[in-house]
Amino acid sequence: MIEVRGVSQVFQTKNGPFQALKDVSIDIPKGDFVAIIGRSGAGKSTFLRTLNGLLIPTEGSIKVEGLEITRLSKRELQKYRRSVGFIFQQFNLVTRLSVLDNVLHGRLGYLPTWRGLLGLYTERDYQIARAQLEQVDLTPKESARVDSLSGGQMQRVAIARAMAQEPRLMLADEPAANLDPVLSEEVMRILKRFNEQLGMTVVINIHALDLALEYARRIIAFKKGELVFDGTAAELTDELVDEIYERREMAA
Ligand SMILES: Nc1ncnc2c1ncn2[C@@H]1O[C@H](COP(=O)(O)OP(=O)(O)OP(=O)(O)O)[C@@H](O)[C@H]1O
Repeated sequence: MIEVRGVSQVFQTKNGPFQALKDVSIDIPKGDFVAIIGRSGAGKSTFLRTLNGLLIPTEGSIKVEGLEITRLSKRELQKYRRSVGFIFQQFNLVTRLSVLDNVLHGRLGYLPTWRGLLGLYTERDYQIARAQLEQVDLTPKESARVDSLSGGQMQRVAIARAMAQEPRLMLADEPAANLDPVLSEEVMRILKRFNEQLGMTVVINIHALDLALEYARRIIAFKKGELVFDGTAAELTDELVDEIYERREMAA
């Protein structure tokens, strides 16, 4: 489904060019559940941003279901991004609006701008939004303002909003980082359920190694912008983890 070939990303900084991704190549088949691990600054978020077209890499190509997303016009890119769900660490909800309104925002990419601005959603949009709220057990909270919810509930609203996009790909950048361990597990369980029941491809950045090992089918690791591991949880030995997180070097 996703073919990444020779992707590099160089940022221009005040200290000169900085290479955040170095010649990354990987295939992610449809229905995979990939967790990206690595130290802070290793390039995980940069990689995710290239997958959803927020960032066009300085080199290399990315194809998603045959569509070369690194060469799209602005309009085509907008259409592509509509088909990719993105879950953020800080939830990125409009907190003064209701739960349902936020989930409906997942449908905005399908509406002409003027209808979106006026909130003129179709009956089908409402049906989809409500079905997704049910999936994350938030039907009773439909009319509640988001700022009255707990963090775990907010992240579930964000997941429902992303699912309302009917995405072909779900990306998540540290979706559990602001949640306690119990709620973190809940978010991972929901993503796993979508992955297993709907065959949804999930790619997620995650600092909590235990959650990555427990929930993902495949782990990939970045170190200083390079892809240094690609395998299953069972293949990720303690030695490899030490190397990825540079633990020995830090202790020395
Ligand atoms: N727009 C930018 N301009 C300059 N440098 C950037 C930019 N975006 C990211 N970087 C740098 O690229 C490197 C990789 O950043 P990235 O956010 O991908 O790391 P990460 O592995 O996701 O880290 P974390 O786990 O802390 O989120 C970092 O050194 C960061 O400072």
